[in-house]
Amino acid sequence: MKCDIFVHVDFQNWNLSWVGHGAVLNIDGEVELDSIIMDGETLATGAVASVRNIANPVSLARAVMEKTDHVMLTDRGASMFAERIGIPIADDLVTELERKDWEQSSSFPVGVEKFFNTQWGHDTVGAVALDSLGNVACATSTGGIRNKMVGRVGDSPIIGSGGYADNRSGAVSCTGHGESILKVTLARLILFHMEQGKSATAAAEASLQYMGERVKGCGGAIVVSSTGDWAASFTTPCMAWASIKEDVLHCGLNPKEDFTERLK
Ligand SMILES: NC(=O)C[C@H](N)C(=O)O
Repeated sequence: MKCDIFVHVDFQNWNLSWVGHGAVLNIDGEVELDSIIMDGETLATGAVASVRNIANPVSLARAVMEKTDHVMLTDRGASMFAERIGIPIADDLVTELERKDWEQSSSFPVGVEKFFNTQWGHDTVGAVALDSLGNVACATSTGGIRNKMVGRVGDSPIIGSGGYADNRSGAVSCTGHGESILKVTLARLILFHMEQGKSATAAAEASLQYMGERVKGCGGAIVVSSTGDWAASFTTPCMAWASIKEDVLHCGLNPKEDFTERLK
């Protein structure tokens, strides 16, 4: 199957930091992960929020989509479900590196400042895809923002905020300040603009600008339309992203960067 895939990864130390192992810690020094996956053909969706002991929360989100009658499971219920279907329970997702960063960080607002107004943001991985039949899908996974309150759920697992996919328009995965993204339902807002005729880039830029003006939030999004138009846009200082379309790889980190390589 021919497939276009776009990925954003808004962290920088690829081998040091990840969404499960090495995710940012909450105020009590624990990992709590949020994740969503959505199928644009049927609007089937699975999400998990505040899960503590699952190394790959997006696999659990997918199981929620495929094996339950629900859209989202949280915390203890999500862990019980994981155990029941044989998804491995991880003992400890806290890394030494993240523990040190957490010890030196003082509060959630400082975390927000450091994540989204400097080059040190990390912790969210997202993907959107389009196949040759015009089916789109999205997935987003995150540890959130350092020093978040216990039980805080960000945008990532919330349908229409951290991600959305609909074959009638396209798929979006978002990153950035979760509380801002939630207030403007960023993923759905971007698709709304596309439904009104905007290109993927124009829709993402207009929506991110609106989020900046309306709630002073920074973020980024990767977008693919069901016709193959795509975008990677951000108002944070940087966002690592990559796309593959017709055997051409594009990637970038800083604003206006677009490195291109033919793969075959
Ligand atoms: N790095 C991120 O994208 C954080 C995520 N959006 C959250 O607020 O939970």
